[in-house]
Amino acid sequence: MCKAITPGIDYSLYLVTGRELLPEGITYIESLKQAIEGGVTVVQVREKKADTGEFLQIARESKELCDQHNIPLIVNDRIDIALAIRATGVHLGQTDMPVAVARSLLPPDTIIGVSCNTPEQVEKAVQDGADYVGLGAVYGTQTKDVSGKIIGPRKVGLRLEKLDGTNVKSVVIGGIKTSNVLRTLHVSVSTSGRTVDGVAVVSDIVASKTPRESARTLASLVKAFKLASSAPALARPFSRQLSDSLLHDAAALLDVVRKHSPLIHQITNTVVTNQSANATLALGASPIMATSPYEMEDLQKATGALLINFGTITDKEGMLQAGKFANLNKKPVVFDPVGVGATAYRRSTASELLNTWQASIIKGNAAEIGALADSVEVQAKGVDSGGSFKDPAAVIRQLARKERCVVVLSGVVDYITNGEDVVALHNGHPLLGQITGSGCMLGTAVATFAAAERLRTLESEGKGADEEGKLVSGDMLVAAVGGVLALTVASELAAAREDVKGSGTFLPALIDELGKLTPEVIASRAKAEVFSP
Ligand SMILES: Nc1ncnc2c1ncn2[C@@H]1O[C@H](COP(=O)(O)OP(=O)(O)OP(=O)(O)O)[C@@H](O)[C@H]1O
Ligand SMILES: Cc1ncsc1CCO
Repeated sequence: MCKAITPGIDYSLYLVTGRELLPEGITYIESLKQAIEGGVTVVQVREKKADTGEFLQIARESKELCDQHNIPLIVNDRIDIALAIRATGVHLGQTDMPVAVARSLLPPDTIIGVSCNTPEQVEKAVQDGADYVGLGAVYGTQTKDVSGKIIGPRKVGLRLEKLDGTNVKSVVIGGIKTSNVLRTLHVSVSTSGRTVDGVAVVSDIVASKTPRESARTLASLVKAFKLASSAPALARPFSRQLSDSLLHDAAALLDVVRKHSPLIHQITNTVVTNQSANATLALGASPIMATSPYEMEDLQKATGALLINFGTITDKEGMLQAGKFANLNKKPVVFDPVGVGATAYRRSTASELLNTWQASIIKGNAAEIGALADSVEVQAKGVDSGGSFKDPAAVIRQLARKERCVVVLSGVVDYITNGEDVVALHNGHPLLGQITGSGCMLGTAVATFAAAERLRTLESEGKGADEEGKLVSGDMLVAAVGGVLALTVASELAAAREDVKGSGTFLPALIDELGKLTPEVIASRAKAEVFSP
């Protein structure tokens, strides 16, 4: 019997079937039954090769099973089959029946979904009266030829914007699996804060020998993400008055670094590898400067945080793998896109890296941040910056919202934002500008403090209920403030020493001062301003 389930479809875990993907030893119906038991919330029957009779038979069996579990069933493309089995809905591609014609043929209340690749297609689907849109292909997939149609997770938000002010629902589709689902959900947000309603999955469930477990894991991750993202965006309400406690908390992370000595994995450039490793040790953490892609899976289980600095890109595959496994292990990832504005190769590599993993913090000088923010205001001079922004707070806020992470803009004044509040730090010394790799060491210090902030959060709050749905624990804004202050305060102390005669003697003195630093000295010397929106 047809159940009245149309008003509130739960799109959280949307299974698209594909019999050609079934592994040996499991029937279509058994796989579907297990997937539903595992937590699939809506099923679309997709049969690209079957003739009408076979499609009808498969759709009928699927409908019977879905009805038993009160799960809505959607038919791909075929209005006649949807009508014949009284399906909950139909899903239409861009070259299938137009929405209006489908609507005129189907009973009222039938759900109609449309596959959309571009923002214009989303706009049109909304105008045509679609109930939901399938946005993709997010990643490459073996189940469909999507060449030229991969939008990447960071562009989903542009499509979601077209749903603002409507009640049209959305799912993302194309290569979504357990290993990337959290990251995909995290970054699939419009500027107005709209997130997707669910994820559509094919092979991760259908090709699985244990579809119940695959569906259970995916369903649990989507549920956990929804729970975590329904919490307030900021860990604490933020205001000018709070800047003292912010500075105190940030500085106190130095004690956490020294207590736990976290392993800081750094893929950095050949110019600074040694000095960055020594800066890590001086702060009290433990550096590992590994680059081979073959060890990233193991390494990310043991690390406290990951720094990816592509000053001399020779190991892109290692960078791709490291970030992916850091995300999977919920470790903070700090990205330093050195010289990204200088060459087309650096720009495309930054985009590839950011499409593969989620950065917790992006740090760069004005030229680097400008290049990522698509601003032409500040030009790159190789790895150096040729100026500063008129409104740095606006540029970094916009980038933080676009990339869904904390952004650090280095310069004479360092600016840090989580997309809302902006902290300006006025510490530092001109000698930092006269040694190579001071920005790289800044990235190292930020990664070290990010590891400490994650440990502090896990230690004080334990694995909270929303832990599973987060990419990383802790307030990365506090971590970034702590890391920047550690390096810049140490630079002031080093520059004031009598034995420092210039940039040559400054570098070893800086390492010494990093080693002698205390949270009290950091907090007492911090010169900060906070701008709230
Ligand atoms: N003139 C200055 N006065 C105070 N602090 C400075 C000055 N120049 C640089 N710094 C500090 O040095 C750190 C590195 O910032 P900078 O913007 O120079 O990095 P960068 O251009 O990426 O450096 P590099 O490419 O050498 O690694 C920042 O914390 C910044 O505050
Ligand atoms: C000089 C230089 N060239 C590539 S990376 C690097 C270190 C400072 O960014």
